[in-house]
Amino acid sequence: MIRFENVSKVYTRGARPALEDVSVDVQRGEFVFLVGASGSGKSTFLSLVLREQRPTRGGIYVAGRDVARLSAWRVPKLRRELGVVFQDFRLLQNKTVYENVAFALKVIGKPRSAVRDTVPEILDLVGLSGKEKRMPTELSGGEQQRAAIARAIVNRPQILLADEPTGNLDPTTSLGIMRLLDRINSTGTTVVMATHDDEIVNEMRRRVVELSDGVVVRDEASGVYGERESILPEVRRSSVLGTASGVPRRAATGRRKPLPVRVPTHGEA
Ligand SMILES: Nc1ncnc2c1ncn2[C@@H]1O[C@H](COP(=O)(O)OP(=O)(O)OP(=O)(O)O)[C@@H](O)[C@H]1O
Repeated sequence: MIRFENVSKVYTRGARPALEDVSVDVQRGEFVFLVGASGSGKSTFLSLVLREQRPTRGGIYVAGRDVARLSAWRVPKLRRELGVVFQDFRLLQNKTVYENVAFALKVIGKPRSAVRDTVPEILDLVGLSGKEKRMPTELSGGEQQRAAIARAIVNRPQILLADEPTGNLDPTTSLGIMRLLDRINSTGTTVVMATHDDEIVNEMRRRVVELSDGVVVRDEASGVYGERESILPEVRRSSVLGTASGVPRRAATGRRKPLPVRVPTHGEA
């Protein structure tokens, strides 16, 4: 679904490459965490998928398209296959929740009847039924992210890219957002999520691709955030998805307050 073949990206000639000889193959339906220190190249990776940037070297294939060579007029079509969510939500502040989501359909020319049918369905899916008329400022951070996710998926993209989607949210709210992304993934959408959230990565146990100074230093099928396998042996993916292993989050390191084992329903975040 997304293939990088020996991709390098140099923004400024003479500077260290933001990505160097990166080869990654993401299959349809996978959920992949992109981790690494600040400046390691995660956002660059996502912006290359979106064709906001072109690679300096190498091949990039997204949803069957050769993105590095794609002509400019074909880029909008590529982007219809991609939903994107960001740390800072990026909702249109002068539009209601409903209008924010509807806008994504209107700009691609969907008929009014399709908008009327689809928007309530998607708002229900993300747990925002009843909040259609709220303005973004009248929503909690978690609700704003749910609205942003609704907008990103209303078009039924094949791929959802998420750049630090829980970066502005507290741990409990983040968990609700991760349950939602997991549900979207389980319907077949490929998800690639750049994150610094070690708790979430450790508990989800999905594929982890780690970048360091633009180089892939780790690619594990069911990985953790860092090399801490030995101190988190008991944490299993089930705990984040609500089947409750009974293990408090972060029990081993105690850096953040443990989360309640009960996972909030989608309306609570
Ligand atoms: N538009 C740009 N022009 C020049 N250099 C850039 C540009 N965007 C990113 N870089 C550089 O490329 C490198 C990788 O940055 P990138 O934003 O991809 O990292 P990141 O892992 O997403 O970081 P963060 O976690 O802080 O968001 C950094 O050294 C950064 O300074």
